[in-house]
Amino acid sequence: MTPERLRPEVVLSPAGVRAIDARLERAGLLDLAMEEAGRAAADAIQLFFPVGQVLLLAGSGANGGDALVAARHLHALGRAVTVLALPSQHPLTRLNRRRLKAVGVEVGRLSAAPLHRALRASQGVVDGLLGTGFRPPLRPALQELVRLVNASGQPVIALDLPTGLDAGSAAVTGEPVQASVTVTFSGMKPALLYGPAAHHAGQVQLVDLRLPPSWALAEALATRPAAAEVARLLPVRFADAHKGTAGHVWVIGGHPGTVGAAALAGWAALRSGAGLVTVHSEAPVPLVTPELMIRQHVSLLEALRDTAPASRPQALCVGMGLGPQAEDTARLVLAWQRPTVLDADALQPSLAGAGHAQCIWTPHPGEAARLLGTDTTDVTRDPIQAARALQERLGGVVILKGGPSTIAAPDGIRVSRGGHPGMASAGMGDTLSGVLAALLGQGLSAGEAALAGTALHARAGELAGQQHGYGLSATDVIEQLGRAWQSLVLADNTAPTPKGRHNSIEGNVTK
Ligand SMILES: NC(=O)C1=CN([C@@H]2O[C@H](COP(=O)(O)OP(=O)(O)OC[C@H]3O[C@@H](n4cnc5c(N)ncnc54)[C@H](O)[C@@H]3O)[C@@H](O)[C@H]2O)[C@H](O)CC1
Repeated sequence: MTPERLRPEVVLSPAGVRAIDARLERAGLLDLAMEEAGRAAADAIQLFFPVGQVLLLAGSGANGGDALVAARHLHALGRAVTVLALPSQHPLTRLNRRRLKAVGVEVGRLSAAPLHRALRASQGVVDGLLGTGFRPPLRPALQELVRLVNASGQPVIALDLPTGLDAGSAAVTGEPVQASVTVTFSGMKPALLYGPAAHHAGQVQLVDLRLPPSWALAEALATRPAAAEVARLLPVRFADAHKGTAGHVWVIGGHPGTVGAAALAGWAALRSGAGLVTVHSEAPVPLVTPELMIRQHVSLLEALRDTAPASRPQALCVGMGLGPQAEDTARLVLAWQRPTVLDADALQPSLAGAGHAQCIWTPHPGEAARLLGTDTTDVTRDPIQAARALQERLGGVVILKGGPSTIAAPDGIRVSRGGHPGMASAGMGDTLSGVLAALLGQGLSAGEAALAGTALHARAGELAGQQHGYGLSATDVIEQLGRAWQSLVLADNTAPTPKGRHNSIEGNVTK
């Protein structure tokens, strides 16, 4: 295991990076941090641009300093480098400019004409113009340089983040650098995780500078758990497990025209290990798999009101295609204080405050905007803040769905990993609800189920995506849930398997 895997990956705002830099400065370590960042950047450049002339562009701040350090390491490795820089303002950037000169590398003045010439003579560009110190909008002189870089068609490696992206925001103003690779330092930045900003970053490589882990954690907006961390949350069964111990899930959804939503949730719950699944609806829900139990009611609300506490299930999911009675239904089952997933039509602003510790709300950005009384662009500009606001308003745990999903729980925010762009299709949310309810029914807390469920769903999407590409459907994802579970478990090579238990939902074998 690499040392990085022992600590959670953090997501940092520009203010968080400034706070870390201030601590590094006080400890006399900022110079070493820049050296480490620049050296890691040089290693990445060697990997991605193994041959040819490299053009390094250095801005006036510490981001420019990283580029100058990288140039020195590349020169030491025998690479041909051209370095163009703006006047250095940061003391360490000035220092590294002197160090570069001292080893015989000339630094040219960066402006449009020399950039134009240098772009024609090089095979790859390193963008060290602006990092977390950027305040939008880009000043016109710098915007012109960025346009020249983009128009050159040269592959670009951005240091920390592409110039012109505001590290803390998913929104884009002006024309940022279009990178093919971004090497980012200390932690991920929201702009590298969420679109449309993230579309400019290309492949992102995180370099954990060797800081005390508590420094980065103290400033983290969110953490991003590794697949192995999530795998440890998946339920593990004893060999004598039976359907009664694997949880009974109720799916409450379906309305004429949208009955498939409830069926998908039920099927996904079965494929995620639920022992029994019953779909309750007033509409005729299709029996997509014979193991599903379907209960059609004349009045759903009356049937639920008449359910004695002893007959209530281990977990519920409510709202998928449920239609106009979703709000009353959700209110009724929330009062049961059972583990509950609320999705789609059950995501009503009037339910604010009705949540409890065992419930999970699963809005997409449009639903999140409605719940918050704002518009979708506000949500997508800052999904971490939106998820936090939703959790405070609704209670329980919130999964703000997207690529990536953002999970807000009372103990903090997590950003999920993985998934596939083909998952942007109908029924994926219903599928996730079923997965989550199954995990709740198998005894996971709301926070655990949210983390493990989003990971399982995302991994199943990746596997289905390998087969179906953008044409993948929710049923393809459901069919991959078993393999996804196995692949998550395999990712966790540190987990002990207790005697008499097995960490697979396939079979029932004593190890
Ligand atoms: N702990 C770490 O992660 C470390 C990161 N490092 C690198 O440091 C930069 C942040 O450096 P900073 O000096 O704070 O800011 P920048 O270099 O990004 O930019 C400052 C520079 O930019 C000018 N500027 C700001 N806004 C605009 C604008 N709209 N148009 C034009 N110019 C603008 C401003 O005037 C300043 O001159 C981080 O990204 C990492 O790359 C450290 O090297 C090590 C520790």
